[in-house]
Amino acid sequence: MFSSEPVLTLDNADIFQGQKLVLGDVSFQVHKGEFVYLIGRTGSGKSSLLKTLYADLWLQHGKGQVAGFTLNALKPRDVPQLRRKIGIVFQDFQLFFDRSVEDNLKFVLKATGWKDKTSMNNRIADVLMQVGLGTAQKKMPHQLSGGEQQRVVIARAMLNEPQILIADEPTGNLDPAVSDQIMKVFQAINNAGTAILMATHNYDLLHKYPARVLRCQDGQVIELKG
Ligand SMILES: Nc1ncnc2c1ncn2[C@@H]1O[C@H](COP(=O)(O)OP(=O)(O)OP(=O)(O)O)[C@@H](O)[C@H]1O
Repeated sequence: MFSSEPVLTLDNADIFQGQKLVLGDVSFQVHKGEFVYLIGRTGSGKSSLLKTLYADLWLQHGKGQVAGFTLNALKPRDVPQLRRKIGIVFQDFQLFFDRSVEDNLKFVLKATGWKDKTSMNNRIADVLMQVGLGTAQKKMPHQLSGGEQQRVVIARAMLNEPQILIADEPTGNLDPAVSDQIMKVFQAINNAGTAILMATHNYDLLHKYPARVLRCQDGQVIELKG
């Protein structure tokens, strides 16, 4: 089980897109090592909520804490540090297609302050192993399947050992067998202690890999009782 330490707390938070209130009075916590699904219809506010957590949208009303950062008091200069403490995985892979897997990962390490070559190589080997791609280091993204590319994206999100992984429709473009592989990778990461908050439309996954569920509905976030 997970410890009682929250890695994410929202307290009466209002989530806006521009002037539009998307979700009002949102309060919930995610604890260290927890796995939480975020569900809801198209346009219900899942992506807006996740964007607020990694400061792509500012939290203007209410309080929020993520990985030790206070969202409601965040300065633009804090954003890169915040994003180092959370791993972010999107539906679109966003890998550099003109660079090898290794160079894609090295780019992020260098951008986040890593300098020592051996440490970087070791960390890259570790995260690729973690997602079951131990031999893909020198490959170019186009030589990998969609599922493998998504696993590289997950490996990239794990580089700086985030306390929480935030995933927005990570299996959205993938067929069921490949989605299963991705879920197994998430489960392994989660079992090793990283909290995961995952927005999905894929209700099959909820049945197959049961966990806590939050639903965006009618401008609110509701806890579904299991
Ligand atoms: N960049 C934007 N500017 C203005 N409004 C936006 C923007 N992005 C989303 N919205 C609006 O905010 C609301 C919530 O959208 P959001 O993308 O968060 O929903 P979602 O639940 O993630 O949907 P989906 O499942 O389709 O990804 C919608 O009404 C949408 O039209």
